[in-house]
Amino acid sequence: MRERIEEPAPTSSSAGWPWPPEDSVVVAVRSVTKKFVLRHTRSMKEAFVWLITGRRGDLSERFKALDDVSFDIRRGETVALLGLNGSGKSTLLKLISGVMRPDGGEVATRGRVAGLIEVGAGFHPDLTGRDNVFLNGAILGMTQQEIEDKFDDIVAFSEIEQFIDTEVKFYSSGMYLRLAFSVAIHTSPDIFLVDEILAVGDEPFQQKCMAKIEEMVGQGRTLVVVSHELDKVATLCDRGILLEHGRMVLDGPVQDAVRHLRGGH
Ligand SMILES: Nc1ncnc2c1ncn2[C@@H]1O[C@H](COP(=O)(O)OP(=O)(O)OP(=O)(O)O)[C@@H](O)[C@H]1O
Repeated sequence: MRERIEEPAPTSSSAGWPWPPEDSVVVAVRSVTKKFVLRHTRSMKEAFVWLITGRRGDLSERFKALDDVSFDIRRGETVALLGLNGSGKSTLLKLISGVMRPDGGEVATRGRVAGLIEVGAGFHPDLTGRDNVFLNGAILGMTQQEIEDKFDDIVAFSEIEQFIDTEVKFYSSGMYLRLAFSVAIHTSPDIFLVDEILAVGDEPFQQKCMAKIEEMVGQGRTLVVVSHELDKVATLCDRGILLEHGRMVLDGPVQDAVRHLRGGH
């Protein structure tokens, strides 16, 4: 969770945008760029020449996983981040969650953010499921008392009671997902982020998660989803943001984004 900015100082990267955003905006992504290093294998000779010529230039090449992406999400919106493999969806979701920072631009959120981004993220492998509920709950902004009050419900939703005192390094990816999803929903997030990882759950659990997500949407919470299951996201979300090679190429009704992605334009 992040109770992030209420009023960040305007920066050059947000110039031209009204800032801070109005109250109904719960996610603001403004001129965001994220670069990663492309790793190449260099020969000893290349490295030697680079060294003796005074380390001029860069041995590694950087590429933009996200390039000047801007949009606002309002309270209660259901948004799908769509795009082909490597288009930058998960990176964008990580920036919104706060586990990663942009190299340029601004990302701001209003309210409690929780969700499932990577299986096992926020869990300590050597601790038991029980200890991880407390650890993860605290990371997501719950008080000790809140976690104690919700502990039984968290475990019951995950259906892994039997293994709650087992170290999570022995969990299967589906078991991780069950516990992580259960903790996340019990934090009552204002903004719920879900990456593809629901896919590791078995079908009954996936259906239970979907029902829970729909219930949260019904309560007016904001949802941002990354998925390749286009039919599923088209049912769940109203709005689609389509990325191509890190650039936003469409922001509109989810059906339009899905059609575009499927090549229908
Ligand atoms: N930590 C990282 N270090 C280096 N490169 C990264 C890192 N994270 C992502 N990338 C690269 O950034 C690009 C975008 O990755 P990202 O995972 O955001 O794409 P995606 O749209 O979610 O893809 P997919 O649909 O395959 O999950 C890819 O080229 C990926 O290799």
